[in-house]
Amino acid sequence: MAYLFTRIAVKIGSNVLTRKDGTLDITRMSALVDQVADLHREGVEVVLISSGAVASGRSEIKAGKKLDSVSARQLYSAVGQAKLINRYYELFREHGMTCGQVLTTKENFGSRTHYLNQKHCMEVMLENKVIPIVNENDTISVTELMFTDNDELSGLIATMMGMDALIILSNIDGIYNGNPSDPTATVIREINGGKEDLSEYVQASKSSFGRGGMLTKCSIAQKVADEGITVIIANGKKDNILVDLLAKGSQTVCTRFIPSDKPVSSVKKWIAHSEGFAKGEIHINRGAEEALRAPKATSILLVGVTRIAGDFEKDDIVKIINEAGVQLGVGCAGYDSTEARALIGSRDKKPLIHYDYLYLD
Ligand SMILES: Nc1ncnc2c1ncn2[C@@H]1O[C@H](COP(=O)(O)OP(=O)(O)O)[C@@H](O)[C@H]1O
Ligand SMILES: N[C@@H](CCC(=O)OP(=O)(O)O)C(=O)O
Repeated sequence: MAYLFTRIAVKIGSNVLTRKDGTLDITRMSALVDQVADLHREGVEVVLISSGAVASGRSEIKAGKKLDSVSARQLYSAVGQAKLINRYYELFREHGMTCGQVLTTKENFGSRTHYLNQKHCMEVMLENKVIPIVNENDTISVTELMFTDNDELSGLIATMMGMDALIILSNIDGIYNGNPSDPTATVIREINGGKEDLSEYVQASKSSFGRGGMLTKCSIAQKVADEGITVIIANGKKDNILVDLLAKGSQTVCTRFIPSDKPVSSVKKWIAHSEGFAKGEIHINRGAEEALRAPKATSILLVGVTRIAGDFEKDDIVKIINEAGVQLGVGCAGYDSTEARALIGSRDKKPLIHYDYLYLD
């Protein structure tokens, strides 16, 4: 069968994999594995980003005393992830296929070397017909350094792996143009990249086991679509949803973010998702801001820099801040912080941030 995409990232939310009482919904998991297996047999490369560790651990053990939120996350994810991956392994084995576990943390995307190392790990799995199943390593992640949720992680993986599409499966058909419980609200079928303001539709509420909610899904989806990747939000509880999305396209109910056709380099894609790893700040004056906002691609020169905050190494990610204290974007530093400070105001030096290593919000 001809499918619309040949390389996809599929993010499965906790709610898709759990029943109302919090137990793992094996029937649903099995149905999703069947679909991934069908696609895989037809030559579609799939990376799964699966939530559900905390939810499935919670239903497995009863803690002796009341746990604080960090202890609960660590305990439940340690048990739940083992249970989850074990189940996936058995389900794929029934199809004669092998899956492998990739547990990651935000820090593993922080430097270009770590980023490329992770990409290599998933490439080698795909080349060997192994289906990567990725989750955040909640057991050892430091709270302040965690991903907002697995939607953010799936966006990073989709861009890192150069996917044709990112499919975010949740417990709802897509983004509604109002409160989803309102009978007059309908699913928005198409969204044009990052240009539309969706905040008026999306409620802050989230489903019972989810972490980030629809708002994170929207902002991630817009960013990833702007990088040239189709993003689809669809209902993972619906039978045959994955195969339908790839085979029938727009006939299947979902929200589809239309990808930008402007090419974006792989370095820029990495930088675009790197704000959370920034090690310092580059403060620039008005003239430098005007140059950055001009249509022509412009580097940040030391002559337009007024202050350097924080300690960073060459090639670390830094935030770019204007005179009003507003963040304009992020970039990869061409000097370490000590050298950059010493050279503030200099002319005729290489740029502090070259435009190839610059991402403006
Ligand atoms: N406009 C909207 N359209 C669709 N869902 C919405 C909207 N506003 C808020 N939501 C909520 O977002 C939830 C999905 O996000 P989330 O709880 O993070 O799911 P997941 O666990 O799949 O990541 C839905 O169940 C719904 O309650
Ligand atoms: N790593 C966590 C994922 C938490 C999360 O992001 O959940 P969701 O919003 O349902 O995708 C887990 O496996 O429980």
